[in-house]
Amino acid sequence: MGVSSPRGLVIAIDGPSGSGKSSASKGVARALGLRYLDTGAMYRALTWWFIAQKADTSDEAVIAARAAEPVIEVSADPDDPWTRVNGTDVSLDIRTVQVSSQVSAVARVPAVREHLIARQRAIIADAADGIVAEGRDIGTVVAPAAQLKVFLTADPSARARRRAAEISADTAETEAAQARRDRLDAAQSEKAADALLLDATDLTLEQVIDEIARLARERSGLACAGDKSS
Ligand SMILES: Nc1ncnc2c1ncn2[C@@H]1O[C@H](COP(=O)(O)OP(=O)(O)O)[C@@H](O)[C@H]1O
Ligand SMILES: Nc1ccn([C@H]2C[C@H](O)[C@@H](COP(=O)(O)OP(=O)(O)O)O2)c(=O)n1
Repeated sequence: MGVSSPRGLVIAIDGPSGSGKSSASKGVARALGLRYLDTGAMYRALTWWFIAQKADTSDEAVIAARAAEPVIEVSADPDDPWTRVNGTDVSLDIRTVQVSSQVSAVARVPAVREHLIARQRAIIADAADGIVAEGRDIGTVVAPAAQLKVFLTADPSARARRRAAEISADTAETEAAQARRDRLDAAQSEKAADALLLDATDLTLEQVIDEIARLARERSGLACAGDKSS
């Protein structure tokens, strides 16, 4: 898999579940006039499709053989994010507990990663004015040449509390599911050596967005096309 050379600014935001990647990435993309890529939504969409096909998501051979079958599309507009599988909008369906509990098993299959990472690199290369891409391996694998890499974290209890509030779930159950997913995702969730560690435990979402946008402006020498902040 070759690494494309995007013309615009590429910001990589990685980190564990519930650390605020999606919210922060959309906010930064809006603030700087950049596109947005939610790579987790692509792994979730593929998992949703396998479940709909009644496939056994723990069967690595089946998952590898059929990984490229469905057409998965994601919006790159931070104001209108959606996910489609074979033309059907699955934006809400991919957020269920059923998908969340099986997505790590699908995402760890090498053929799945190879297929989706190629798609992610193409989307990033297409974003002429720049893009904020978020996931687990953006800074290390998908876009190692990104001009700014942030590894966003927060205490497990803060992450679980925020996620539970978002989906109206029990905090203890959410934290247990989160710990399981942290463990299963660990192999592809490493912080890039040149990523900045940002701990959002005691920061508001607005503070996180402001800090990443500030770092991006600093890195790009205020060269962001379409910067909406001034
Ligand atoms: N710094 C923060 N302070 C308070 N709540 C936050 C913060 N960052 C994110 N959130 C909330 O936490 C939840 C999870 O955030 P999300 O962006 O979906 O995380 P991730 O993409 O890393 O899983 C959302 O409801 C979001 O609004
Ligand atoms: N670049 C990525 C993004 C997500 N994944 C996997 C690991 C995660 O458990 C699932 C879902 O990712 P997603 O970012 O939607 O999960 P959270 O919103 O952080 O809970 O996909 C991955 O392996 N690599």
